[in-house]
Amino acid sequence: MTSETSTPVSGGRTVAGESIRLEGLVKQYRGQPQPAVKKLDLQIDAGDIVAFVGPSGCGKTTTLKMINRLIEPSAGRIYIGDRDVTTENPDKLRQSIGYVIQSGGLFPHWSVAKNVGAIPRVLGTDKKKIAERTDYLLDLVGLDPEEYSSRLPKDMSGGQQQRVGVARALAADPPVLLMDEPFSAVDPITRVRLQDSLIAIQHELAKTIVIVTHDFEEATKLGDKVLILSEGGHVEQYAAPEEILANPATPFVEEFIGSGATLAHLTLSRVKDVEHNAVVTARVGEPSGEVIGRAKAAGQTWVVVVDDNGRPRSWPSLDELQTKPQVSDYLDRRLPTVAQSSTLNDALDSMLAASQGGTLVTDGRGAVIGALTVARVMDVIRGQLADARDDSSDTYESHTDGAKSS
Ligand SMILES: Nc1ncnc2c1ncn2[C@@H]1O[C@H](COP(=O)(O)OP(=O)(O)OP(=O)(O)O)[C@@H](O)[C@H]1O
Repeated sequence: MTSETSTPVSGGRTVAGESIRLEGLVKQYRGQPQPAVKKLDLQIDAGDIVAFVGPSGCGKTTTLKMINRLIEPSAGRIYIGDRDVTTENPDKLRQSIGYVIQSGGLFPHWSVAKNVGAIPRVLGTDKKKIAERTDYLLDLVGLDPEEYSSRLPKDMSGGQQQRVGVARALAADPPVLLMDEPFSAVDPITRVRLQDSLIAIQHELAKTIVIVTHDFEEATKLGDKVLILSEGGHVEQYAAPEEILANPATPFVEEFIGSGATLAHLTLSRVKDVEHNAVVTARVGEPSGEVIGRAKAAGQTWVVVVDDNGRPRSWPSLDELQTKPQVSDYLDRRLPTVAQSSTLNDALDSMLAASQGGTLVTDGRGAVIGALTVARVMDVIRGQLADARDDSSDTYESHTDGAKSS
């Protein structure tokens, strides 16, 4: 079970996910005057992340829960791949669809490993395979299996519990993952890390992921496509984030994304698009003199101490290193880090939260690959604002041209 089931698709990418098709989907709750979802048609391509956004009560969660039939549709059909699952046994259906909810939804008296292995156990998978799969998934979501397998959820942070929730949802290797406001109950910095983990996981597994969020910025960051709904599950726009920002389809969308649409473009700029500074790394126990020599040769005034997996633990200055004969084992819990998939906004947030003028950049598994300074980010933002101003004056000119010719 450690290998992923996968179907090659066009474009050279191997996708393990399956498409989702909703046809004429309706939900009329009993006793309600209007249907919560009036008649929804939607095609979600295999391997995409699609984010549902819209004002409270527009039918996001109802729609999501109809996909795994936690809520039964009043009318319409649901297809996963070519399978019509509208009348399939709902328990069987839910075993093939991962589901993550806001607060993790872990069984509190079960260890992490027991929580992650819950569905494979029901499916009769053998113990050794479950253990291997659990280790693989914990590592994938950024938790060291040795440290966390036997922990109880109450002895973990909200963000860590949510990582276990994602590992559990992936345990039976489902082609589809549904997530209902999965990151809304954690602090902003943890949320950014969880979002980046999800992007890295998706990069590795290529599932089809549907995520409900009330945060448009989160939707644009995570979604290959964003579905903007208004009351009654009405589709206002379903498109790539760039397209929504550039061409809001309706006045509703324009109002929903707000007047900060130009600034919202900044949330589309990723750390990976900006050149990083190189860093010098050191291991715990290395002679400080050697590390200092290496750093000086590279023109650095500080180094990053990393663990065996290259994940950063601290970033002492050369002066600090000088005080001990060997590099000491200290874990700086406030170390600012961002992933390559993080937005420039995320990068600024992480620097501000740590009161630092820079942040470390990590790869999909959390290993440090460079550093980004506030000056570099500000340069990029300044450039983008200047471009945006040029664009808006172009638009203004074309409007006035149009007025002259009419
Ligand atoms: N079990 C229910 N019985 C009756 N009405 C319901 C039920 N669940 C939801 N509704 C109603 O259906 C509509 C859509 O609700 P839904 O929870 O899908 O919206 P949402 O967009 O996810 O909202 P939020 O962002 O607030 O979570 C709302 O008017 C809600 O009051």
